[in-house]
Amino acid sequence: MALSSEFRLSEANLSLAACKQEYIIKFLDDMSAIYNSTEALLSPLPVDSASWSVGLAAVTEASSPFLWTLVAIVGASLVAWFRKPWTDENGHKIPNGPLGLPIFGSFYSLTRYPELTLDFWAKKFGDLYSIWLGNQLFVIVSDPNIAKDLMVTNGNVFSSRKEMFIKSQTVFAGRGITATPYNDRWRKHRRIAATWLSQRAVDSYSPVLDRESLSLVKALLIESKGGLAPVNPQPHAGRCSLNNMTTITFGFRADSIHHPLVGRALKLSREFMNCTGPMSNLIDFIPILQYLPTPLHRRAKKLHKGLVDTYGGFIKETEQKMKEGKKVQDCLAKTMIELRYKEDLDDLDMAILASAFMIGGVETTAAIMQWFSALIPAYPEIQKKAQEEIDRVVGRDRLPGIEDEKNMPYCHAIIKEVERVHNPFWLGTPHVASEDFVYEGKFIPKDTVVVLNTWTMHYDPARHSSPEKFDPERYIDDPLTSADSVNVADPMKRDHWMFGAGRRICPGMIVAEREIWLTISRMLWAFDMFEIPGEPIDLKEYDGLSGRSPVPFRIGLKPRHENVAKLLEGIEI
Ligand code: HEM
Repeated sequence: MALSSEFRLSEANLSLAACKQEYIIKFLDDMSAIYNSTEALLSPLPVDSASWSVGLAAVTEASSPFLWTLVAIVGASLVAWFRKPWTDENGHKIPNGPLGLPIFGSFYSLTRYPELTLDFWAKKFGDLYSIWLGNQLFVIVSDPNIAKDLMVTNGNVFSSRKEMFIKSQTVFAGRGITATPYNDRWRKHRRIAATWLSQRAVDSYSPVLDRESLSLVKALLIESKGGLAPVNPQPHAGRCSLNNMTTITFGFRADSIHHPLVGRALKLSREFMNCTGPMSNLIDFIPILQYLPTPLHRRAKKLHKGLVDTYGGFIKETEQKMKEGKKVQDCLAKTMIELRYKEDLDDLDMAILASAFMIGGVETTAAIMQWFSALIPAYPEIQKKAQEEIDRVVGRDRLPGIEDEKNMPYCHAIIKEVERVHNPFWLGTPHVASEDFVYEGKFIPKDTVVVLNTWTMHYDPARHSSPEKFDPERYIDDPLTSADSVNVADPMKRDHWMFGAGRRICPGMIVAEREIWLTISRMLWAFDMFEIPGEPIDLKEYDGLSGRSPVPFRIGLKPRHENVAKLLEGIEI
């Protein structure tokens, strides 16, 4: 039997608190390991030569690469410890915040569930506070008004990105719209991306989104065998998002979840999510580590190669076809090849821009479909209400379409509520201050990384009453799409902050929202979704470091009426 919504979420919070406690204990363990190994190194060595060499060997043997790394870090970071100025020439101080450890700063408090730690500190230090990770100062923004003041009103200052060693310098090799600083290269890539992500562009390829959502529902219908066979919706959601993006980017699609491209592309996206969290890599903040042959650096180089070989390879194939005069479907790759000389794009530019589409546009929308599928079986009353709306507005003789959304406020609200409760990127993609700035008496030095703390904003009781409750009703009077909601004058009235803010806001919002609407409204039209007895769904744990999706789960999907199979009859998977 399904649990009540309040119970499930408060239970989730309790467990999150327990997890947090576990991580605090782990943090203390890690710290004592560091102190113990340091103690071993500093303890006096024996004086006579025999015992000296024995002692040295013992220390060397006892010293893991980690210990030597630590020594290197300590030396080099003494310099870094004299971090940036804490006060400007007028005496304005950087925002208050946890001091953290020497060298590491607050890194060890943010290794897992960083959003919960940031929320904890927001309650302690306020809506604008600072933390250090290595030699990098971060300012954490936990209030919609401050987010708007900094990222929108002062977008000329707060629209750059830090060139992270792993993500920007290694995986994207200095290219890539998501990671480049606020410069002409970024402007060029954003302009090219917009030709495929603008409202007009999305209208032009909506038949692709329509077809992929039908294909998703059909695949679920077949696999669920009338509700008798449990289904893991994750690969299906992944393939749907992937096919939308491969069609837009390269002009082709995969016809099954077993197609080799599905596994390869989803693996690349997952590896990207696991390698490039905005606060998860110490190597990004302790420069000396960047000279060492660390496993993470090797992984990042391999990932770069995987992206260039896979997506750069597709671009080369497209270019070859164009040279041979063969017909090539309109897509981002074709646009880039046509603009190559005018926009001065080299092979790496094209491969990495295409990779940004495949990474930014696949795990994200798929994560929302997955969180929806994981959540909704626990709320039969919410499903029932949505299905009443569907039957009233759409009926059973056709599936919901794009034009129906404005007449279906409850289904529209369900999606916004899933996005509020399960933002796949709680820390978004941080911005960087490109010059010194003073905000309400607080000093934000040039090169400070600015993070939107969307967890605190999404769970703020001043904005969302009983925020821990999954309750679509809170959005029932909000007819705006998220892409429109970013423009509301009062930031407290914006629906949520899942797509970021300011000049770097997600340019894929329109396609993402349309894709999510088509898949979720059609799943609600087609199926009663239910939990499998004895297989509770874990909503607390998640996969990924920078992007979050639920850990694997299975649900039951029972067709609601005969027309489901009938209307999907001619649809190819
Ligand atoms: C649910 C779906 C999605 C979510 C939650 C999401 C979230 C985000 C966020 C938080 C950012 C950073 C915004 C900021 O800096 O303030 C971003 C940037 C970006 N997103 Fe999305 N995104 C989604 C879908 C898409 C799709 C479908 C595409 C299509 C290609 C896309 C392409 C991009 C690109 C290219 C950027 C970099 C923008 C820049 O730095 O100028 N995203 N996204």
